[in-house]
Amino acid sequence: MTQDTHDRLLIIDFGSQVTQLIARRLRELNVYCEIHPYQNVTTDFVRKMAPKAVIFSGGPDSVTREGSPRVPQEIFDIGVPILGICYGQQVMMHQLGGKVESGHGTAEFGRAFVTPKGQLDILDGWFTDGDEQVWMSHGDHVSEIAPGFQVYGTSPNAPFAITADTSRHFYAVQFHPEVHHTPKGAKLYENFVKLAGFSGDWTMGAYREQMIATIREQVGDKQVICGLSGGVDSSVAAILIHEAIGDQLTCVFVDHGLLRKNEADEVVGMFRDNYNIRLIHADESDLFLGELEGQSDPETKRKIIGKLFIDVFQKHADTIDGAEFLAQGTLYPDVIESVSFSGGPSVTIKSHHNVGGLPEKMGLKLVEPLRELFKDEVRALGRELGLPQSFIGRHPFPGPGLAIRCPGEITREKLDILREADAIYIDQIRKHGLYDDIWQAFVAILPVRTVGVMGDGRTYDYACALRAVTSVDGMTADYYPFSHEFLGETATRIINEVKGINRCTYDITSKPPGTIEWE
Ligand SMILES: Nc1ncnc2c1ncn2[C@@H]1O[C@H](COP(=O)(O)OP(=O)(O)OP(=O)(O)O)[C@@H](O)[C@H]1O
Ligand SMILES: O=c1[nH]c(=O)c2[nH+]cn([C@@H]3O[C@H](COP(=O)(O)O)[C@@H](O)[C@H]3O)c2[nH]1
Ligand SMILES: NC(=O)CC[C@H](N)C(=O)O
Ligand SMILES: [Mg+2]
Repeated sequence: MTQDTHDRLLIIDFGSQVTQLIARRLRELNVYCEIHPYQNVTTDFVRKMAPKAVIFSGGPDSVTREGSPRVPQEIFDIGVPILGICYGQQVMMHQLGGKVESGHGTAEFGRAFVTPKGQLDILDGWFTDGDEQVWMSHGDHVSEIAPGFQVYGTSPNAPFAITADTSRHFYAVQFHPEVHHTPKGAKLYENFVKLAGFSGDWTMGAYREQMIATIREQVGDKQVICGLSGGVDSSVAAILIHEAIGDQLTCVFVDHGLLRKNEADEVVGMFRDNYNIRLIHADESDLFLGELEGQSDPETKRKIIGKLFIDVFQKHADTIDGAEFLAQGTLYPDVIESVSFSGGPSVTIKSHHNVGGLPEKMGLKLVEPLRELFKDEVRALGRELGLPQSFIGRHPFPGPGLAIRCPGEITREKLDILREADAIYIDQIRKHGLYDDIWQAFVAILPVRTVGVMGDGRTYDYACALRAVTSVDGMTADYYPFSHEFLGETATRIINEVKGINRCTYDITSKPPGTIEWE
């Protein structure tokens, strides 16, 4: 999807779990970049794309293994700056005449400290207070640097932690500058793109224009059904697609019986009041709750919901002449947690209903204009599109809804209890002015009854857990530090006002090791 008007950077993906973070760091610098799996990067491809700089990502393979991934040798002759990271460093050294070895006790995982060895342009702003913390994750190591290269930084287990051939503007580092735990990593990217001559011309405005063109090209004169939940992602997707193809769009809001209190009315009302887009309100709660009856395994529940969503979309598509496409507000974290990206090594954590939970065979083709964005970028795009703050500021709500906040078997009784408790919790958060400080907050009803005493009588009711987290992109999260007063007041309200709950706990697990949802 190469576009012509912006400076371009090519990221060659060797399958690292954090390749997308490289793109993120670059987008923060308003640099346009594209990630392409190494298999697709031929000399011809590079010539056509004409990138102004190239980055080689990390990856799980070992350069020492015969048949392991390589870059086309000609890439070193096109005369643009190249940055190699971890596997990317190793492949660069190997292909340019250096040596990489496995083993010998030189593995490093996690925090490491690099000591400088001389001045280097991409390290401008580094080492101001001595050694610099970086994040390492490697078993192999470079044992001999390629001709023309020099060492600019060492760590205890990586004598070649930072290497460069400044005359050709080739840089190769063993650590991962894209992750949070390399605190000066963003600065390294900034220096790199500056010396490569990027003007920082890539903005959400530019993304919007590019996506509109892409959607028009993909859809042609066909019709599109868009799964609209009222969440930030699908709202932004719908508005963007509407801008691209106008009347060829029909939104379908599915009430699967797993929504929060009053949600269906609010979403449909909010959308109809603000936008002139065709919207179908599909009440399918009997279908979903019927199929979920008796199911307690989280992945099974997710897959059932994913399939039913598609069945419902298909049913409505069948009533519209020329409806060939299904649009969804899928984001990059949905993808990375569900499936392995471009042949990479990422493990399936949970099958997000809109990606890993999709049925294998589908009649509709997907339109997913946000598939490579993170949540905060989608919010920025939403602002760019002029969406009201009431859409943009909403906490995320997962497609499977209350199903994954009701661990184990779902019953209508539990869902009703959960809806009431959740409404009180969110009301408390709003009343205390905390809604916008929190990334996401909800109640989970636990599959356990506990004994209580209320009004001198014995109770034997459900326990619930309150969850509230801070996060930037949903990939990592921390629990929100409520005051004890807030927690006490909220627990009292829930237990007093909701029949069926007699115990309330606060979940203080971060992500990782927990996930945000309970299933
Ligand atoms: N109730 C629903 N009706 C129709 N489509 C839905 C529904 N719930 C989810 N979807 C589809 O699945 C996609 C993924 O859901 P997800 O919850 O991640 O995104 P969202 O609801 O758009 O935004 P948010 O993350 O803010 O909740 C949505 O973008 C939408 O296309
Ligand atoms: O649309 C969705 N379909 C899903 O199947 C799904 N599972 C989790 N989530 C949301 O994703 C973010 C990260 O969630 P986890 O830490 O629980 O994986 C959080 O914001 C979750 O609410 C989902 N969203
Ligand atoms: N994170 C990486 O890129 C690892 C590179 C290579 N697989 C190693 O273990 O050294
Ligand atoms: Mg949602």
